Amino acid sequence: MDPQSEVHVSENRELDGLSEVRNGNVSGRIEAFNGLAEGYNFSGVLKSKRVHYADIPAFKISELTKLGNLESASSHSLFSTVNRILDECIEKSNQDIPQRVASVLKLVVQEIEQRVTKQADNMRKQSNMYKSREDRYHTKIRALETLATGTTEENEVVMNQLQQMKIQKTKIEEKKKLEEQDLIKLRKEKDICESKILSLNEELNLAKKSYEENLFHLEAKAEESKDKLQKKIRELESLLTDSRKKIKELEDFSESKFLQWKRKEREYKHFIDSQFGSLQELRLASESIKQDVSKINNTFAEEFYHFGLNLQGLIDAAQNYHSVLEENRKLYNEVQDLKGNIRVYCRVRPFLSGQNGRQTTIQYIGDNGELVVINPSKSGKDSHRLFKFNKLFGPAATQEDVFRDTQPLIRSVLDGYNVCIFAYGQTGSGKTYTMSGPNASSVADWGVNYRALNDLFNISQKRHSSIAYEIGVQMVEIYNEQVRDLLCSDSSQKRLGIWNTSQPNGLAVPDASLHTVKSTADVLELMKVGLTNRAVGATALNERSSRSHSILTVHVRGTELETNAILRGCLHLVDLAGSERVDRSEATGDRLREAQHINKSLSALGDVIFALAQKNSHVPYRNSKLTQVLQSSLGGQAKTLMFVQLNPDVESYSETISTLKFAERVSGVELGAAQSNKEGRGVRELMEQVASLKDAVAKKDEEIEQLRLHKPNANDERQGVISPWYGSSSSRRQSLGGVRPNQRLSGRKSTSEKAASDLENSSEYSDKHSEAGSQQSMDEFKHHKEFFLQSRRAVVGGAENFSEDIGLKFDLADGAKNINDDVELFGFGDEDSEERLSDISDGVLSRETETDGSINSIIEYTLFPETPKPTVEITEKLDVPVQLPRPPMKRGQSGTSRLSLSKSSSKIPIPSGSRKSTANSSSALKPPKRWQ
Ligand SMILES: Nc1ncnc2c1ncn2[C@@H]1O[C@H](COP(=O)(O)OP(=O)(O)OP(=O)(O)O)[C@@H](O)[C@H]1O
Repeated sequence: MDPQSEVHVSENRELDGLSEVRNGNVSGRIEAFNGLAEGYNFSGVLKSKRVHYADIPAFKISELTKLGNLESASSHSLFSTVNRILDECIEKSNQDIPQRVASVLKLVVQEIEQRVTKQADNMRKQSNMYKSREDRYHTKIRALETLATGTTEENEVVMNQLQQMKIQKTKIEEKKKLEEQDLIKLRKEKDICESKILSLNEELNLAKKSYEENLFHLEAKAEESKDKLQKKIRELESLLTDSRKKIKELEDFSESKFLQWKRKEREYKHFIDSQFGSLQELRLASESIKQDVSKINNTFAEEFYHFGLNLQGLIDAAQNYHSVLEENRKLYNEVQDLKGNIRVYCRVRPFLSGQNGRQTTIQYIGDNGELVVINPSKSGKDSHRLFKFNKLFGPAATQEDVFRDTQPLIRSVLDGYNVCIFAYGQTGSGKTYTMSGPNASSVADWGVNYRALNDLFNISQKRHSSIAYEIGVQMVEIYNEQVRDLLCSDSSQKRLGIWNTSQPNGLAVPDASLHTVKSTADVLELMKVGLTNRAVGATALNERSSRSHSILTVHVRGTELETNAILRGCLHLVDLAGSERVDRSEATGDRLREAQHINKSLSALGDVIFALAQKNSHVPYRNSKLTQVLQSSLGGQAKTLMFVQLNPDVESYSETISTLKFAERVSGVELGAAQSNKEGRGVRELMEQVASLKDAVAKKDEEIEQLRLHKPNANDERQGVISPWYGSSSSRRQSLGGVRPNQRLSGRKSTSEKAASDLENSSEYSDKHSEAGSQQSMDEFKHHKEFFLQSRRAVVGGAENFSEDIGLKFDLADGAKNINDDVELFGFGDEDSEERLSDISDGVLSRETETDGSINSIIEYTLFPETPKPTVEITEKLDVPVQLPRPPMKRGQSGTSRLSLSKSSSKIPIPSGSRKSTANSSSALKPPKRWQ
C-alpha cells in the first residue's frame, strides 16, 4: 500500500471515530475509552470501568500523559478518554475536575487538534495534488483531442487526395485507351498513306514517260512549223512589194481626186454663200414666227395657269370632299333642327348570353344612319328593306357612344329649351338599358337618364358664376292609363287622384311630386326609389318586362345673375312600355289588360304622330294619357328625340319591321323650330302688372255671370256674334289649317273644302257680329289691344312679328308670354272663361289648344307659369266685361269694358292662369313657391 493510501485509510478511521464522538454516542465513547486504555500503557490503570480519572493517582496520570503514550495512542482511544473524562464530569457534576484530569484532557484535546490540523493539511495537500493531477489530465485530454481532430482532418485530406488520384487514374486510363485507339487509327492511316505513295510513284513514272513522249512530238512539230513560217515570210514579202505598188497608184489617184474636190469646194462655197443669204431671210422669218410662238406661249401659259387654278380648285374640292360632306351633314342636321324634326336614333341591341348562334334580321348598319333589314322567309329583292335615321348604334355601341350624340340636346335644356327623349321598341329590345342602364352603381353602365342629370349638374356648376340654376326632378309612370308618382314614398299616395282618367282635363302635378336636387347622388337616390316603385310584370317574352311608361321629368330654372333674366328648361326622359303585340306575349288576365292599355296608348301615340306628319289641324292628343303627357314635346316647341330599340333576333322580325315603320313616320314629323324659354326683367314686370290686372278681372267674375244670365239666348248669340277682326282672322287662320267644331265630327275634309267652308262661316259670323255685336266694346277692345301691343313692343322690341291681328292670332315663337297676359286682360284669365275654352277644346280645339291638358304644359304652367305657351284657337264668342285699371281711358269711356270675342277660329295663347283652372283644382295648380 502506497503512503498516500495509508494516510487515507488511517484518516478515514480517525474520522470515523471523530464522527462517533461528535454524534454523542456515550456507550460507544466509553467503549472507545476502554479500548484506548487497553491498547496503551495506561490501559491497566483504566481496566475497570468503574475507575474514574479523578481516582487515578497523579504519577499515573503524568505517566499516561507522557508524550510517547499520547502520540502512540489511537485517535479512537484519545476520543474515548475525552469522552470518559467528560462523562465523569457530568456524573460529578458539581465537583471540580482534578487538575491532573484537566491536564490529561488538555493534552488529549491538543493531540486531537494537532492530528486534525495535520489531517486538514494532508487533505489540502492531497486536494492540491489531485487538482494538479486533474489539470495535467485535462491538458493531456485536450492534447489528445487536438491530436484526434488533426488526425481526422489529415485523414480527410488524404482521402480526398486518394479520391482525386483515383479520378486522375481513371482519366489517364481513359486517355490511354483513346490514345491507343488513335494509335490504331494512325497505323491504319499510315498503311493507307504508304499504299498511296506507292500508287503515286507509279503514276509519276507513267507521267514521266508520257512527258518524254510529248516532248519528242513537240520538237518534231516545232521543226515543222518553223519551215511553214519561213514559207509564209517569203509570201508576205512578195505581197508587200505588191502593196507598195498599189499605194503608188492610189497616191496618184488621190492627187487627181484632190484637185477634183478643190474645184468642187469652190463650187459649194459659192452655193453656201447663196444659201446663207436665203438663211438670213429665213432667220428674219423665224424671228417673227418666234414672236408669234412666244405670244401663243404666253396665252397658253395663261390658260395653263387658269387651268392649274381650276385643277387646284378641283383638287381642293376633291380633298375637301369629306369635310364638305361632313359639313353638309351638319348643315342638314341644322336644317333639321330649324325645321324642328323629331330626331330618331336607332339602337340595335346585341344577342344576349345564351342566344349565341341565333339568326339576325339586321343585315347592314351604315355610318350614315342607314339600316338594312332582311326578311328570312323571303328571297330576292323583297327580302331587304332599307331604313334611314339620324343615327344608328350597332350592338357594339357603348352607353357613352349613345350619350355622346344625345348630349348637345340635353345641354340645351340649360339654355332654356324643352327637350323630350323617349325610347320605343318591343319588350326586351333595350329601352330601359338605353334610358336607365343595367346597373346604376356602375358609371360606365349609366343610361341616358343618369348621364343627362350628371351633365346638367356639371354644366350648371361650371356656369355658377353667371347663372344660378335650380334643378327639380319628377318621376311618374303611366300604368293602365293611371298616372302615378313614382317618387312618393307613401304607397297609399302613389296614385294621384287628380290624374284619374275620369277627369280627362284634370292633369296636374302636385307640388309634392317635385323634388329639388342638388347633386347626382340625390338623383341616384330618387331614381332608386322610382325604379323600385315601377310596375314590373312577367310575360313570356321578358321576365322583367316593364308594363308601364315611365317618365322622368327634369325642370331647370336658371337666373342670369347680371340681368336677372330667367331661363326655364324642361327635360322629359321617357321609357315607354314594350310595344309587342298582345298575342305574342301570351298574356292573359291582368297582363292582358296591361298589354291592351300599353298598345292603346302606343297606337294613340302613332295617331298623334300620323296627324302631325300629315299636318292635320286636329291632333288627337287626348286619346291617351301618354299622348297628353308628351303633347308639348311632340307638337310643341321642344326638341324631341326618339330612340328606336331593336331586337336583332329573327323571331322578332315582324315587331322589328313595325317598330322601324313607326320610327320612319316619326322621323318625318316636323315640330317647328324649338324656342328657348328666356325672360327678361321687363317681361316679369309686365307679368306682375298682369297679376294685378287678373285680380281686378276676378272681381268682375260675378258681374260677367250676371250679365250672361240676363242676356237672352246667350249661347245662341255666342255662336253668331263676332268682331270684324275675328272674321278676317278666321279666314286667315283657316287657310293655315284651322278647323271648325263640326269638322271633327263629320270627319276629315279636303283642304280646299275646309278653306271654303271656313271662309263661309267666318263671313257669316262676321255678319252676325255686325248685327248683334257691340261697337262700343269693340272700340274698347281695340283700344286695350293697342295698349298691350305697345307694352309688348316695349318689352320684346322690334324682334317680334307682331301683326295687326294680334287679337286673332299670335305667333308662338315670339313674346307669347306677353300675349298670354293680354288674353288674361281680355277676360280669359278667370275660371269661367277657362271652362268654356275647355269645353270647346274637348271637341274642336286645335293641337295647340290641347296643350292645356298635357303633363308638360301642366308642369310648365304649374311650376313655371311664365313659359311660352302655344296659341289657342278661340272658337267661341265671349262677352267679357273687363275693368282695366292701367291702360289709358278714352274720353267718355267708363272703367268697365265689354269685349266680344267671336267663335271664329282665332289663335290666342292660353294664359297660365287659365290652364290652372282647367285642372279644376285651382289651389293645387298654383306654382310651387320655390319655383316662383
Ligand atoms: N345595348 C345592350 N347591350 C347589352 N345588353 C343589352 C343591351 N340592350 C339591352 N340589353 C339587355 O337586354 C335585356 C332587355 O333589355 P331591357 O330590359 O332594357 O329591355 P326593354 O325594352 O326595356 O324591355 P321592357 O319593354 O320589358 O321594359 C336586358 O337583359 C338588358 O341588359
